[in-house]
Amino acid sequence: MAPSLEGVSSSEVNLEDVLTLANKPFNVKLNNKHISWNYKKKQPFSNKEKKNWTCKNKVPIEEVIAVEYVERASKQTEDGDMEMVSLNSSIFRLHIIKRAPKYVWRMKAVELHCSNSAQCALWVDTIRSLLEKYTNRPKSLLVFINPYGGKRKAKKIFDEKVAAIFDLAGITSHVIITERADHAKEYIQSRDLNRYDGIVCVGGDGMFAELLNGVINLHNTRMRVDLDDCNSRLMQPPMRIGVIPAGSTDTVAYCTTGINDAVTSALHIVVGDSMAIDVCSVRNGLTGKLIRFCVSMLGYGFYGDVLRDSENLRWMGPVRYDYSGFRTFLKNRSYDAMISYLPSQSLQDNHHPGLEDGLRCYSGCQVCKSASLLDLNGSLSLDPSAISDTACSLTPTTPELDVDDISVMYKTLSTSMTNISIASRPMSTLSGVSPRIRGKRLLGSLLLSIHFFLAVNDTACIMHSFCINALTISCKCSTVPEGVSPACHLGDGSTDLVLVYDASRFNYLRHLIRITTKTSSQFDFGFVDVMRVKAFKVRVPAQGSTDSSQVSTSFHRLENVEKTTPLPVSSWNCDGEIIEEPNIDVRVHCQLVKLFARGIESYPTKMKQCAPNCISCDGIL
Ligand SMILES: Nc1ncnc2c1ncn2[C@@H]1O[C@H](COP(=O)(O)OP(=O)(O)OP(=O)(O)O)[C@@H](O)[C@H]1O
Repeated sequence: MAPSLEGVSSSEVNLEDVLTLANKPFNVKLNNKHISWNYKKKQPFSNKEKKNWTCKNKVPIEEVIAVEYVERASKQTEDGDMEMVSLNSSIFRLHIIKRAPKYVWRMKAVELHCSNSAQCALWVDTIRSLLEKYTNRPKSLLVFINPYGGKRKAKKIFDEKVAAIFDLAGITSHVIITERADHAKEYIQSRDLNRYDGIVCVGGDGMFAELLNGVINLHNTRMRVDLDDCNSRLMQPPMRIGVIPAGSTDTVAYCTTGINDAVTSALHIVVGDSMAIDVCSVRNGLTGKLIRFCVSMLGYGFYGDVLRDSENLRWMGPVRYDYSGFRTFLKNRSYDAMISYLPSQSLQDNHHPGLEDGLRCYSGCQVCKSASLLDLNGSLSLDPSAISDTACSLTPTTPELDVDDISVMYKTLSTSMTNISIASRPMSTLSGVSPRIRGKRLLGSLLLSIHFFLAVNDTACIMHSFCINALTISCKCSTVPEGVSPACHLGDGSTDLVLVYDASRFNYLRHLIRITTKTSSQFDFGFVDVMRVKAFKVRVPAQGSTDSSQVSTSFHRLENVEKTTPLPVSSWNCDGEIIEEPNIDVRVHCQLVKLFARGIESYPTKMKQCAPNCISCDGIL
């Protein structure tokens, strides 16, 4: 049958033909959005064949990875030898995305036979022109491979699983094997990257953070944005970043694709997925200078100590985190800190990190969409004087305020701040103001008895566990399937601040167990508070001081309960990197960086999938 094309260049493509697939005639249709293939006759298959047929047979154009001619490259000569020949092909192969359970993506191939080479060429050209016109796919990528990340298999993963997919999709990649920490960041900041459509790292979260910092620094420096000025509005770099998971935790891959699977991530890159995620700027609280950007987790106390301990045990591989986690847990250190924060506006009724049925962030999330609109409107109406005028009346129900002049905001809010003891008043009862809280170092009598019971000979009895965690993404990983803050959003312009204070080992263990299992909420404890914030500040007593009032004159009214022992100071775990300065100012920048991802797709856990022996494609699940 002659092909019926109504103009590739016009807005509506419409191609329909009877082509052969697995020796059966199929009605194959192509338009701007989909390609589909269906049985030509009503019952062309035996019952056994039908059982093996579970393909949906309708694929969105953006999920066609590539289309290629199937060359008949050899032909038998008269003497019976095989001779290599070049023929005009009448067969083309469509490479498409197939979804497997647990958010895994795989490639499948469908081979369609045309009646002649002209018909085949028309199909191939039309599909290619649609891919060109309706997708935003990278053609050239800069790839950094960290040979020392995770189980040290990054190079192998790239060579064996990713390179072939990039080749098939026609992507050229310039590969650099990193030689030291910060190699990638320095490279990005010193080269002209205009010829690349994106930057990819093959490694873990630390490697991703390095790329992210390099890309934001480069773009904003070029745009003459003063990064050390906390009032600067940062610009979104045009470059998308991809991450092929090959690290120890791979939380960025988990949170943006649903799984840490190299092939899945490579496929998200080749189909040109794009989404923007929030980034936190972390500044030195004393000098105001930018320290670095953070995208996943910022943790003081427990997670800071785990990282510091695990850095010396890198030779152990990913298991070092479990080992150091256990050691740190046994130490059960407590730290003093004071926090002030700027609450985030509730974008929807159940937009709260502490709600079990809180809105989860999935691909196409409405909360993130509306946050980006609010952020855009905020930037249009930016007026620092307006901010200082309205800041005092800030409540969760007031219209969104732009926090570009965050210093003005804090200054104004300080008039209404209240010093509170977190043990005596749950944070959830506070609304509308930005309170300072302080870990109470004296235990209640009940907690004391539990401590005594658990740690019989620990005479010091300093087992207060006070940690501050800020989760800008949910921080899922293989051991924390739901994430440290399960309802966290990728692009809502806020971070989930989790405060754990005065917890005994027993209680902290209960909290940790709930984080790693799906039983019940890890926030549902009296010693845990969680809030969604746009910015926060942390101040700690000077190291070695015995008086926490030295932190700031404005905090002088806080009581110091242990004046005889020097107050210990922890460090920050910022995306797996140590920040020594404990006094920091953190601010969330809504959707600052674009990734080759679409967010976790929401589909039934028991999905119908293509059988391995599917006859409409060569199943390779
Ligand atoms: N060649 C290298 N030698 C030593 N360190 C490197 C090298 N290349 C990169 N790095 C550094 O290694 C750090 C950790 O790497 P990466 O994040 O890939 O692995 P990981 O820490 O095992 O995984 P995760 O961060 O997911 O837990 C990064 O911060 C990066 O700066």
